[in-house]
Amino acid sequence: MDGIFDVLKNIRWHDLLDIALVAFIIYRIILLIKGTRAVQMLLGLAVILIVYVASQVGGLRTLHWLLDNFLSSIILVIIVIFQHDIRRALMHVGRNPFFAGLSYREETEVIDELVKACVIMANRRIGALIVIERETGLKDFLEVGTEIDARVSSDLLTSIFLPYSPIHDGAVVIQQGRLKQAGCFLPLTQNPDISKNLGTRHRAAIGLTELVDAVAIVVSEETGKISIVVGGRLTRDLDATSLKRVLKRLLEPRPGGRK
Ligand SMILES: Nc1ncnc2c1ncn2[C@@H]1O[C@H](COP(=O)(O)OP(=O)(O)OP(=O)(O)O)[C@@H](O)[C@H]1O
Repeated sequence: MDGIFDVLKNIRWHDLLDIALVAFIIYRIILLIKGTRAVQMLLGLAVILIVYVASQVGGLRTLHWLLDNFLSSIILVIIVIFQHDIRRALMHVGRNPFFAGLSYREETEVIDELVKACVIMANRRIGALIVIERETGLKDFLEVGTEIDARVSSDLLTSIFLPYSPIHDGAVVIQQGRLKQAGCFLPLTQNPDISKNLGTRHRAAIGLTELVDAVAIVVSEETGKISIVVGGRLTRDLDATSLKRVLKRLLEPRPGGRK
């Protein structure tokens, strides 16, 4: 007990700051990887650590030597395993908010037009993939199709995705509230756990959002269902009301905000 009091007595304010910073970093890391495959990998590493300690206690020298060598390069292993998550975290530094420079009315209009377009396309069984950039720039992750730079309107979105439109294949990209590109090809997910029933349109939406914080909306040509994908997670079968609610939450329009 005295030992604890001695330690507490000798704590300086730098130590408290140190502990608070480390706690904050750990908290942010947990938030970042929560619900992703990184959690399973972290559990795998924890099991290896337990076996390592057990091998030392149990005197299993060869196993201990093997794990000792593996764990001595653990920093490299962590960087390789979590490269996507680390990249995502670092890219948050370069902020590029979706609605920068738009008034609240304009923000709401963009969401209304998106929802209207998705409902029209869903009813007509027109397949669509719409990517909305948030803080992380998408330049490095897409194969650019056709530059557009137009106001987001349901008519324009619907006509882009009509099957005979020359740019209906691929994704439309919305940046800072404007429709910037169409016909973009996105990286497909490599996640083996994704349902076999999901085709490449859905896989592209999942693949891109695993790498960046963008929001992807998918309208299925086959089923007419609307899905939203964020952080590699797909929420299916949204109606107009729930799509609008989710988009508002993810894109955060603020009443009485800018302008
Ligand atoms: N890498 C990609 N990036 C962007 N769009 C893609 C990509 N791969 C395929 N697509 C789009 O998906 C369309 C094919 O969709 P597919 O039927 O394979 O997927 P799906 O997920 O089953 O969608 P749906 O339910 O609409 O049929 C292509 O015509 C193309 O427009």
